[in-house]
Amino acid sequence: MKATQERGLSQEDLNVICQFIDASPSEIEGRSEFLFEKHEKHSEFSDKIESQLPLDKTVDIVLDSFDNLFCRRCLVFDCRLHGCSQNLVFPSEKQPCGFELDGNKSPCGDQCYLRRREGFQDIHKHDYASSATHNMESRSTLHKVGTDMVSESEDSNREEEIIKSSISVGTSRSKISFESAEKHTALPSGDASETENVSTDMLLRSLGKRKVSKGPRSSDDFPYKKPRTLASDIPFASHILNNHSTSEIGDTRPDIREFGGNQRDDPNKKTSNKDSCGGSPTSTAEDAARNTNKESSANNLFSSSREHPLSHWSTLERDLYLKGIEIFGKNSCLIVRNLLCGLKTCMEVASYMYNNGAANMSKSISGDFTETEQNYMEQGMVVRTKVCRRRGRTRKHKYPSKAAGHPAIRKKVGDGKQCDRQYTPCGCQEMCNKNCPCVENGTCCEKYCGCGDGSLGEPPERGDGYQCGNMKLLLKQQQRILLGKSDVAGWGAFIKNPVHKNDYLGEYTGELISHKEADKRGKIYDRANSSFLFDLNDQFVLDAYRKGDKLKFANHSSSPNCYAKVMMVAGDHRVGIYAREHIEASAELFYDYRYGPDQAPAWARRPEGAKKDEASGSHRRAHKVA
Ligand SMILES: C[S@@+](CC[C@H](N)C(=O)[O-])C[C@H]1O[C@@H](n2cnc3c(N)ncnc32)[C@H](O)[C@@H]1O
Repeated sequence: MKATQERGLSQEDLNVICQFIDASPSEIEGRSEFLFEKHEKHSEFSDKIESQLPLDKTVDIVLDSFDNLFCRRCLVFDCRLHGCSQNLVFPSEKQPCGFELDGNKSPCGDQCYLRRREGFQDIHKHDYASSATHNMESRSTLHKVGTDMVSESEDSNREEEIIKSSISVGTSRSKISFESAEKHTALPSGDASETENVSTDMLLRSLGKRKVSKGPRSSDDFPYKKPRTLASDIPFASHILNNHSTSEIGDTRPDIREFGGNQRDDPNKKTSNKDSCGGSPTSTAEDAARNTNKESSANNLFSSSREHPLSHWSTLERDLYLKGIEIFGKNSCLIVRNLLCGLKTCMEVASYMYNNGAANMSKSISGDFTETEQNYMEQGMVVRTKVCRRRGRTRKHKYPSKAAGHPAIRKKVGDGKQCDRQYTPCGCQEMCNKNCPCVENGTCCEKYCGCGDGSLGEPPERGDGYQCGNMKLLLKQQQRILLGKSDVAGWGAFIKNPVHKNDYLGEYTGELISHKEADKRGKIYDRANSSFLFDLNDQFVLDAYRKGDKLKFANHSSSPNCYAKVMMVAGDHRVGIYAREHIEASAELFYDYRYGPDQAPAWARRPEGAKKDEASGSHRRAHKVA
């Protein structure tokens, strides 16, 4: 049995199709076979990929970091030019609310949805022109129309010139606009159907390549005999048999049903079109009308594509599609190029997006999804959150002080829970001693501690070797730090002069970012195996990747010669690096990054059985190489 028959396409069906398509039954049969075969290959391919994926990983997990690694400037992954310095976008921010038809884009290929839109634009312009003629007296309207038309005629925005240019340019497009405008004026304003017929005829004539039958243009009738061109992107038999008023298969140009047809469906549409161009009192109202117009046009654009049901998309394809939406927004060209290449065409994705995905998504991210898709999204979100938590290592510093601050940003940690952790000077009336709550809490005691006189002057030595680290941090009394090749990993930080135990060496500075942001950046840094994230507290993380001092190059050691301490300094939380012991000049500086147990990379893991605070000073000290 032939494949066509296996799929329920009988000889009778072929004969019926022949009546509408300029092809013989055998040609249609041949083409059907080809399409069925191709479709099967697609399914096999997707199934194959699906079975290759590790069972415990969803596409979402696999692709999780891809959105961060995708360069939005060069539109490639792992861009060497911009690397990590990308603006990171969160999924919720990535999804624009409306279906956007980007006017400046050029089609990504033969099967790009924009090919379909090219025709759509003609109609769109034509609509405006028509309305313009109706409302010749409305200057504001014509100005608006002019804007649209001038974009094509490159003329001024004066209405007379606009109209003239649309006549004199003489391209099929501008001609159509003008001719149809004339027809519109001649017609009684309420005769929408007649107007549509005229407009549609004009359009079809302007396209010039389509045979148009002279039959009635009711949606129940086949309006024309179609050319023989068939394409593969629309389910074949069902499409033809179920949608009698459909356009030719695979023809990317608009057809009557797409544009005119819907207008018939919605008798108010013309009025609203007219309104949008008819001198609404405020630009906001005009914009709104235009947007509505745009949306409904987009609706029209893909209304004939409801023939892409969910079942034609494999789970993998759907996963990839959803991931694509997350990464690229509603850009079918990019989604196909990067994620669905060879699986779906741009047109299919655009159609699916509008009919099944994006239209729903624009109403509500989760609210109006089909149950399956909503489940998927919810599941995806949970998975994503988990992944974020797992990845993006940051150093854990379990210091008592629990807020963050950064001198460059000077962000006060005054919001939320952290409020009560803000600096409140101790109640010491004279000199503070070791029992001062400031010393105990690691908060700044610049006011009364024995280190200073309250005027932020030089903190005097107390004679017992104790120095107020807070004060030094505040006064930026840091040691000379040198940058050199580390004996351990890449670059390292080295001390120029010898220092004593507990000496303040300098500050770890960087961008103050949220944990959410740090999770995203962390994924990228982990890939490069180089992270400058410093986990300050529950709220903030310091990222020294782009901004920071030389101390950011200090490497990790589980038996270090330094330690890091978060201090509250005049209401800001800052990280000081202190000597853990006496350090000789030119020694490389190390401190314990204090990764969480499940977060530590291999090089930061303690050997099993090693004590937590192993012999300080027993580690190999790398010295600066001249
Ligand atoms: C803050 S940077 C330190 C500077 C780094 N060496 C460089 O050249 O940029 C931290 C990164 O250095 C590397 N690193 C730090 N300590 C290390 C160690 N003990 N062993 C191996 N790599 C280390 C890791 O790649 C880590 O992500």
